[in-house]
Amino acid sequence: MRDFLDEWECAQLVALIDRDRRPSTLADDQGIPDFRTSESCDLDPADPLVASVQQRLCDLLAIGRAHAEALQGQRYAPGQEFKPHTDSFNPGSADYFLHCADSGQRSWTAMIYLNAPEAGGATRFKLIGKTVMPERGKLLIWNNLRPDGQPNPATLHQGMKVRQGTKYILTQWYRQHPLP
Ligand SMILES: O=C(O)CCC(=O)C(=O)O
Ligand SMILES: [Fe+2]
Repeated sequence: MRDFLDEWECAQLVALIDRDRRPSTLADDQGIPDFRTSESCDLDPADPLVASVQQRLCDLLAIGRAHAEALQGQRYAPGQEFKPHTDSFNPGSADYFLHCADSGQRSWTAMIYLNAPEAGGATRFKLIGKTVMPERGKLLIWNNLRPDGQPNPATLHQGMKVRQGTKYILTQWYRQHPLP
């Protein structure tokens, strides 16, 4: 969906990310080096713009606010990337129960591009042959789960290396059940 956020909103959110960014972490580390080399931050849910974006996404997806994790900002400099992964937690991983015991799996992902880098930085779903180009304000949503609640391996995706310029995105992950 194009123009989910306007130019002013994108600029404000980029400034918030630049203020708070730190090296990105992984919720479900599989031990692959340089897996997510970007910087990120959790945005303050008390910030009026952050709260408004989260509410508009919940309204669009018809998902309750309690299912939404913190809205995350992410910044990629040239050469930075997020290697192929699924946003759902791997049922075989060491931390699976830690992450999923209370609120279940990650269900939907809503991702918003806050700008378009000069080169690179597309989001690629390699198993279904789809590549999405960053465009300022564009929203991309997908369901990480099959109808039976199991992870859908076809959602495997990556944030490809930025080649020139800087890429800024927001990521909103939802859970099957309300968060505490
Ligand atoms: O940067 C991208 O295009 C993808 C980001 C991503 O996969 C995520 O935040 O889960
Ligand atoms: Fe992802």
